Amino acid sequence: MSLLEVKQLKVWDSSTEQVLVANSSFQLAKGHCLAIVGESGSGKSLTCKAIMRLNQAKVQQSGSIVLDGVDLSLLNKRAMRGYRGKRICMIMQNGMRAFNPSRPVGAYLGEVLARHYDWSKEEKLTRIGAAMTSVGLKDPASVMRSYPYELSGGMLQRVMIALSIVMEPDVIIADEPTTALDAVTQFEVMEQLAKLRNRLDCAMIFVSHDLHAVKRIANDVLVMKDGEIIERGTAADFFTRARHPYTRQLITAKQSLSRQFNQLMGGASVAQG
Ligand SMILES: Nc1ncnc2c1ncn2[C@@H]1O[C@H](COP(=O)(O)OP(=O)(O)OP(=O)(O)O)[C@@H](O)[C@H]1O
Repeated sequence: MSLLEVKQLKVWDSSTEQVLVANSSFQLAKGHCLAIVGESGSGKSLTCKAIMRLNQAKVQQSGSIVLDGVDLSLLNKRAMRGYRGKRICMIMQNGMRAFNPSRPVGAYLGEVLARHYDWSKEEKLTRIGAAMTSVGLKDPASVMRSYPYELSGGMLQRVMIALSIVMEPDVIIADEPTTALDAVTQFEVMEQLAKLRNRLDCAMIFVSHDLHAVKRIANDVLVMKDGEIIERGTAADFFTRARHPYTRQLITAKQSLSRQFNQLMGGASVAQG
């Protein structure tokens, strides 16, 4: 049975009436990871933000978003805040934008946790500190004292993953969580995301341009183009039996990039990813 069911989601810019996501329907089963891939501007982020109901006011949406039997699109703002962060967490592309720039990281995390739990300050610190250590942040106290601009992109992504560990959501939406990172940090953050899934057994929507990462973590894949879902299926089918020419082009482009990279690195073998 699906945990999250998005039905006939339409997203449009009310100032221009331009339709940005046409008519998306998809499901996410408990414990599964659904990857959303597609070129820039195809509507991946707007889809994720529509689920969280976090799009700007001028960006409107219709359709239903049913999480565990509750249609999130019918909730009032207060009730939605109870779901956001607790039942659905979002790990964003740019850690710097996800945090309040004028507050130390620890103060911001404390406020988020206070919205959902009545833990004492000590309990919050203990839980978030343990989660930070588990994702490889060696000095949680110093991280919590820091302002977002004092931490690297990789550290901020780890802080968001640590917050998800404490929140134990049903669904994690990771919107290009590694795009802004260097290759080594991308790898490390992907490892932490994979561990997070195993640890929480939560469902995940994983938006990425990185098809290696998709192969590593996703069970199912949706391909978006110009605001529409043009292909869907299991990850295995996506890599071996894609039907749409655009999907095949995405996969071929990735293989060709891998080949060029290997040649540049002087490797004789060709990674087909
Ligand atoms: N706030 C907004 N108002 C109007 N149009 C928007 C808004 N945000 C995004 N769009 C437009 O909607 C389309 C889809 O944007 P979206 O951010 O969902 O793309 P994306 O697939 O996530 O791209 P990327 O991979 O670059 O993040 C784009 O044409 C974009 O210009």
